[in-house]
Amino acid sequence: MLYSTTTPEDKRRIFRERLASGELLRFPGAFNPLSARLIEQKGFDGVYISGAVLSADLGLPDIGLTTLTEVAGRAKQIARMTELPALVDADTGFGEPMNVARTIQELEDAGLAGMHIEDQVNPKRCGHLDGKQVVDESTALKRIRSAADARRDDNFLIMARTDIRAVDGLDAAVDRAKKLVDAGADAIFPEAMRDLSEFEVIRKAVDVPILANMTEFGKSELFTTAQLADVGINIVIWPVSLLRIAMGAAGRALDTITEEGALTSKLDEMQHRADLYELIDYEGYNHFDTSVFNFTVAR
Ligand SMILES: C[C@](O)(C(=O)O)[C@H](CC(=O)O)C(=O)O
Ligand SMILES: [Mg+2]
Repeated sequence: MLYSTTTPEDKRRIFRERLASGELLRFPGAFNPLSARLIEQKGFDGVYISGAVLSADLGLPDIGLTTLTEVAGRAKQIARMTELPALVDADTGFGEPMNVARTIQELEDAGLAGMHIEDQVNPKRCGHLDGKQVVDESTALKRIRSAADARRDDNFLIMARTDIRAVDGLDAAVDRAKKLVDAGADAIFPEAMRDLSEFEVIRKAVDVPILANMTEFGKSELFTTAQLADVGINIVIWPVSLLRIAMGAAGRALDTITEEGALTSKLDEMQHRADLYELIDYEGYNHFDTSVFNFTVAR
């Protein structure tokens, strides 16, 4: 009922403990607060909040148009709906190192368990597109240093994403990952790795947790959780997948209305009213007023 009862501090602490165990944590991307609840109900370890989803949701391309206020606001709405830790995509940090510092404090206040900042230039683009550019080493490290300095809860996870693999190659990615860790990154997100062996190279290079991005229609092959666990990955995200599935289904449903004049043939594919009410704990609101949930929903 209402919002999560686990405090942000507890979510961060539990997230850190689970990361320290070395197991692979599965973080599907929530495209709204309700889908975060579904991710929790289905037994996942955490919720990812994608910049690509956040901008697509507003009808915008993922090129750094969203503001810190928009990202922190939406991330808060999602994070508070689940007991799970939520990891948010902070793109390039929303400005200079001092802006990055403010970004961290806003995201802490929004109840996130952690975030990642990348080393792309502005305007940025999806890490799986051609033609990316990255900032120089000194700028990349400054972003991470100011992020680490700004946090007030040591358990708030500062993850550094590097996009340099696609620009300067794997050796450059190894070098940058090591330096980002030295600058204070708690975890590394090596973007657009081409195969498992590339993940293994990064795994060997750094001691901190590593994230694998299993976004579809990109540069990386889609590996299974077993394959990723085998090479020592600690967090896997499917950042845009649930939005892609939902939008695909929505498009097909609209065609069905046009073709069949009704959605009767789609009922089996829909989340049932009863399941929705269970997910939002409608019945729980009887705690306040016993007449709130005094009906039954036939399945
Ligand atoms: C992970 C990512 O940063 C995101 O915003 O979700 C994107 C995902 C995508 O566009 O497919 C990325 O740059 O990989
Ligand atoms: Mg992104």
